[in-house]
Amino acid sequence: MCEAPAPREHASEGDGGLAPLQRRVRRLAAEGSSPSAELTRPPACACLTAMVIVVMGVSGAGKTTVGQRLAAALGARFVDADEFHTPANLARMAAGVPLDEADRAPWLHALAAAIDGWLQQTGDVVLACSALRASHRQALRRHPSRVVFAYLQVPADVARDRLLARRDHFFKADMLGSQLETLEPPDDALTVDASQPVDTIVAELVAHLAARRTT
Ligand SMILES: Nc1ncnc2c1ncn2[C@@H]1O[C@H](COP(=O)(O)OP(=O)(O)OP(=O)(O)O)[C@@H](O)[C@H]1O
Ligand SMILES: O=C(O)[C@H](O)[C@@H](O)[C@H](O)[C@H](O)CO
Repeated sequence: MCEAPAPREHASEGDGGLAPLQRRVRRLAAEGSSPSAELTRPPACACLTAMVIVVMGVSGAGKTTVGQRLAAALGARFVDADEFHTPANLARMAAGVPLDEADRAPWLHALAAAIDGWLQQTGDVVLACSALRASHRQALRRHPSRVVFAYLQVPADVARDRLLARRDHFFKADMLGSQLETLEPPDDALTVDASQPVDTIVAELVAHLAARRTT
């Protein structure tokens, strides 16, 4: 049986959501561990059917919100890819500097290693991860059919309004432009209109995934 995910630390008032993530990443580094090592557990059994569902899209698309709800609906574990960023990357984004491809390389590497581990387990994982470029998705597609991308397609103005209204998160609305410039929309992902209510999005994704499993 798979272990339940470690609860995500909650942001305290006014810290922009960055401090808990930074603390967690630093603690793991001091212990000689890494987020990927912590989140990757040994194989539970030989029946390797676990799926990794990557909920992707620009900031404000709703990856975390939808991902958590989708994981609950599927009885899967939820993981936020932000936990795999280096402290330097988190600090950069918190200072309003978008990541470049060199910044993303170690992050994608750690995520790919974690996905390899999850694919050796029995339980499904829902990963909230921007995965903006085709090359990012290629790095994460560690199995041709058991890694599935669910693209939350959202109009820029909807994402911007959500980010402006969001409190206590290190990633601010003024970086949405760079996300939109970086985005290479996938043509092979389950795609949903992310401007819909969360319940509707989750129901659509559950139906898509169920149909996929039976075909
Ligand atoms: N379908 C939705 N309808 C209305 N509000 C939503 C919806 N999805 C997300 N939100 C709200 O929009 C804000 C951004 O959502 P969320 O943090 O899940 O986005 P994200 O894609 O994970 O962003 P980031 O990449 O910056 O972490 C949150 O305040 C959330 O409550
Ligand atoms: O590829 C990237 O630029 C990053 O992953 C960002 O997307 C942030 O981490 C995320 O949006 C904040 O949660």
